[in-house]
Amino acid sequence: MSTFDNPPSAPIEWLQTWLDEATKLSLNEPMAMNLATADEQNRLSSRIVLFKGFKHEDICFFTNYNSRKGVQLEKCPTAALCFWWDELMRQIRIEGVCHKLPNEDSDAYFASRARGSQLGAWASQQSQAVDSRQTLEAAYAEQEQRFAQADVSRPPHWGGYHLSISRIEFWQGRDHRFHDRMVYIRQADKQWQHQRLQP
Ligand SMILES: Cc1cc2nc3c(=O)[nH]c(=O)nc-3n(C[C@H](O)[C@H](O)[C@H](O)COP(=O)(O)O)c2cc1C
Ligand code: PXP
Repeated sequence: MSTFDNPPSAPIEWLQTWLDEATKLSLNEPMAMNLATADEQNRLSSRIVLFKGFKHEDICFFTNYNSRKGVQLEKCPTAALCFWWDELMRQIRIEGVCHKLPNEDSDAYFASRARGSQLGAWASQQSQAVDSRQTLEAAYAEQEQRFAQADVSRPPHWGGYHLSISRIEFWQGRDHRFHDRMVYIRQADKQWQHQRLQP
């Protein structure tokens, strides 16, 4: 029997199962998810970020807090995420509110990154204009020199967010565009209510 015929009362285990199944496929970036944010005039923008695990039941990702998305999240913390796995014909849509992770969590994740990516986080003023690739390379070389004898510390403007899920939809592609959909909505008392949706 499909999970859609016997849905769990809460969605997190189901989400974890689909993430695990996507990871097993040896895709290039199985944890890539689209992140949509809005500015103060409700203009939307979206881009791909990587899912980096859960904080309790919240979804974590990491970025530059001064980036375009970071500036938007500061003013408007509601955001939407979307995973799509072609090979599984599966989509997961998530809506919720983002908060910055505690510094200790960002420190721990930053310390686990490749050294080159750590240096890049210092060298890049993400989302700002730059006149040439050479300018970027020079900024990177400067950071290489600066940290030549040391571990690379986390830039204060680089860290994580956790998105607290208010709505999540599981979508399984089926023949004739007659897909399976199940949405979970968090109620005021924190309990989940789920409903099957028409394709
Ligand atoms: C597969 C993939 C994964 C990415 N993961 C991240 C990520 O985890 N964090 C991040 O800041 N940017 C990531 N990026 C780059 C973003 O898509 C984006 O270019 C960058 O964050 C700047 O977005 P912004 O100007 O809207 O803030 C990724 C891009 C791709 C294609
Ligand atoms: C600019 C940027 N930041 C962060 C990431 C997340 O990757 P990681 O933390 O695994 O290096 C990516 C992945 O493409 C990225 O492009």
